[in-house]
Formats: sequence, structure tokens, C-alpha cells
Amino acid sequence: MKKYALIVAGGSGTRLGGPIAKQYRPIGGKPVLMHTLAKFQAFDDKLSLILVIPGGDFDFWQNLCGEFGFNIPHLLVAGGQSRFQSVKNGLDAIADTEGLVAIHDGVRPFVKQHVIEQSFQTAALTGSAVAVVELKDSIRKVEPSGTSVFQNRSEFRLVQTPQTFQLKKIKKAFEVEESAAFTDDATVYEHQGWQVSLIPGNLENIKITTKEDLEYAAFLVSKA
Ligand SMILES: Nc1ccn([C@@H]2O[C@H](COP(=O)(O)OP(=O)(O)OP(=O)(O)O)[C@@H](O)[C@H]2O)c(=O)n1
Ligand SMILES: C[C@](O)(CO)[C@H](O)COP(=O)(O)O
Repeated sequence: MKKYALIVAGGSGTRLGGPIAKQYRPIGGKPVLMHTLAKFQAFDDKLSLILVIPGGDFDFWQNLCGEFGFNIPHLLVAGGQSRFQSVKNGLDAIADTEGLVAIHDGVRPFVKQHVIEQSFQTAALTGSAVAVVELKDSIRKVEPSGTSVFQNRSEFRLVQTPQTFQLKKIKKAFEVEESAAFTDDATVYEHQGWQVSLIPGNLENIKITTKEDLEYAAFLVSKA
């Protein structure tokens, strides 16, 4: 079955800040995105890689690829105003309707090979596979009144990417009007009334969001 990886990196990294968006910042001597793309190529070098970045960054990215001798083949697609729009642009660039697509945040460079593998296997069988991890901290629900209520953490999961889907279904799911409730691809998929399958993610698969995450990412690369 034909496999695609759609790496979304069309954001501007406002929470991290700085002159260069986080997806291009170096960890372990090379840009975050190059680590992420390499993880998918290592899984299967016949996989088709699609990279979504802001349209205005194409020259910058191509220069970076030259500078770092980065030669993993990928199709560049221009992102949109939101993650939803960036994913949609990436899906629109895939002509196939048969096959599987792993949608993954460009700023999650520490996804493990076994997670990618299980996500494709599960999505082939059930239609979808969403990587999740259990919570380590206790959690509380804060009420509008300011009081808080204990929650049983075993009933919750933290959601990561990859989120992998049968192409026909996820393309159809994205033919909807964007909603604030769509915080990831799983929420778009289940809006169709389809249930998502969960698979175990890996704890190191953090989404680099803040300065502290970038520092931790540099540490993770240094010990790899
Ligand atoms: N218009 C957008 C917004 C986000 N993303 C991507 O979605 C992933 C998760 O988003 P997030 O961590 O929120 O990235 P940013 O939007 O860049 O960060 P911030 O919210 O701090 O600005 C990132 O790989 C980001 O580049 C995207 O492809 N297109
Ligand atoms: C898709 C995601 O990474 C799953 O945890 C997350 O929902 C992205 O959220 P963001 O607000 O766009 O960073």
C-alpha cells in the first residue's frame, strides 16, 4: 500500500519567539525539520515525503538544504493560516486516494521508528492511528468559579503525532469548514462520525513549543 508522510511546518513559532521560526532552529548542529524528515525516511525510503512550510520560506529552506547537504527527496507545499489549512494544502497535493498518510508536526523530531510503524499498521486495519501517551502528573479541572476538581488521570491521554489515516477517509474529512474544535487531525476525522484508534506514542516525542522545549530537544539530540 502506498505510504505518504505529511510533515506540517507552516507555523511561525510565536510561543518560542526569536528571529528564525522554531522548525528551522538548529538542534545538534542541524535544523529541527531535517531531523524530523530523516526519521520518516529511515522508516521507509520509498515513502513519499511532503513538507508544508510557509510559502514565503521556500528559498530560505532550499538554501538551508544546500548549506547542510540535505538531500532527502520531498515535495514542498505552501502552508495556510492555521494548522488545519496547512494539513489541507498538503492533502490536496496528494493525487492518490488509495494508500495511507501519516500527518506529523515538523517540530516533533523525536518520534520513534516503532511508533511510525505501528501507526501505519493500525491505520491500514482500522482507518486511523493516533499516537498518545499516559499522563505522569495529577490533573484537575478548573471550574469557572475558581474551584477545582480532581480528575482520574487514567481516563486521559496526551495526544501526539503521527496521526495516520487511510487517504480516502482523511481527504473526505478535511472537506469541511474549519472549526475551533479541530485541534488536530483526529478531531477532523471523528467529526465524520468515525472513531479514531489510539496507539502508544513515545514520551520523548515532544512538540517543541517553548524555549525550554528547545533546550530539552538539544539535550535529547546530544545523548542520542
Ligand atoms: N499555520 C500553521 C500553523 C502550525 N503549523 C504546524 O503545526 C505544528 C504544531 O503547531 P505549533 O506548535 O502551534 O506551531 P506554531 O504555530 O509555529 O507555534 P505557535 O503557536 O507558538 O506560533 C508545527 O509543526 C507548525 O509548524 C502549520 O503547519 N501551519
Ligand atoms: C496536533 C497536536 O500536536 C497534537 O497534540 C496539537 O494539537 C497541536 O497543537 P498546536 O496548538 O497547534 O500546537
